[in-house]
Amino acid sequence: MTEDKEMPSGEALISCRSVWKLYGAKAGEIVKKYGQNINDDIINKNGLIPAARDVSFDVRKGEIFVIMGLSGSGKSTILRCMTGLIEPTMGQLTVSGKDLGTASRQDLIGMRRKVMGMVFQDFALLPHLTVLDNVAFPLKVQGKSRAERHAKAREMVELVGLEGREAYLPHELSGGQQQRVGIARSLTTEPEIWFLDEPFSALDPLIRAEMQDEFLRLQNLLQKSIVFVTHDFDEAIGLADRIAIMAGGRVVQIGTPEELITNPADDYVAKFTEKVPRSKVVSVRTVMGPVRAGLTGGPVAAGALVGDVAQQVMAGADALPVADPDGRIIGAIDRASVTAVLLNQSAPA
Ligand SMILES: Nc1ncnc2c1ncn2[C@@H]1O[C@H](COP(=O)(O)OP(=O)(O)OP(=O)(O)O)[C@@H](O)[C@H]1O
Repeated sequence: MTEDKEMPSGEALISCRSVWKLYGAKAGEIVKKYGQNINDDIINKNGLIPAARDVSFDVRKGEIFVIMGLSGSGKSTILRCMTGLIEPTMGQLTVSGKDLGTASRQDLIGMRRKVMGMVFQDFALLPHLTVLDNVAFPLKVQGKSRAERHAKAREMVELVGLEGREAYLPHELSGGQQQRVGIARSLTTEPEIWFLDEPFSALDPLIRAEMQDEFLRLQNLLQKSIVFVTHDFDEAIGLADRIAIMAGGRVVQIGTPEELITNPADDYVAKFTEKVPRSKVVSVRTVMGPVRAGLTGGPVAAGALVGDVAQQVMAGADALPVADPDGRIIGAIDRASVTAVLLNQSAPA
């Protein structure tokens, strides 16, 4: 995230309301009988598998919304419901103004081709096509001319830093490069919403970190609305504007990385957050004190991370002024609060 980035707070581009996905022979019959009054008892007695249970959230325009949870927690199920690949058993999903429950199959296919871009863990490249033709493929499906799709594909190949490799086949590329192709391909149609399902999980840690930086660079440039699925909490806090934590098909908590870490909803969430260095997620705004007389130096940005300004505060006077995005002085940050964050203690009340 960029320093002092303001949270997108506006319009919901995706709205997920009380979405359930139940597997099992009797799922349809049980849902007809009980509707939203279904409970664990009924689910267990009838041998149903609750892949998603009463999931509700909004994804806002321009945000990176990360769905995080352990294996089997329901992340892919919800993602597939949002992309219309599977149908929820109950609940309502609206994507870019369209109710997926009433959309025709043709509508859904059209949305996946034009409104949504998708990146998968296994890259899903076509092995016999060159980099350029892989990237151009969604435009071929849209019926665009060869000249038009190649021009756009070249632009995308350059965007992800693969110029010079247009004629390579997928097997001639490293894993990281293959995923760059996957990313370029998902962007050729200029989708409104970008879905990424564990896109970096198959990569080794160094390449993975590089790809995460690359992803943020692209997002700064393109400002997409993004749904990103991962089982890695560190990845989630590094990328997300907001995170939904899932367990057993339920959303346990939704919040900014800072909210989850400073105020976990339960022990399950706390367990993920306990090893995260607070200085990488706690903002100056959270730990600053009131404006006081005699402040000199700085100012530091209220939205900056404590870790990024620690050196400046430690080297300065006892306290530095804190400014909001308009440059107004709204508080002061002192060495004691910075030290507390660096030592991973809770923020002073
Ligand atoms: N077609 C299916 N039939 C029966 N059960 C299913 C089906 N698809 C998913 N499930 C079950 O639903 C639960 C959630 O699965 P889902 O794939 O959404 O989890 P996930 O969080 O994406 O896991 P992973 O990180 O391993 O991909 C799991 O218990 C899974 O076994």
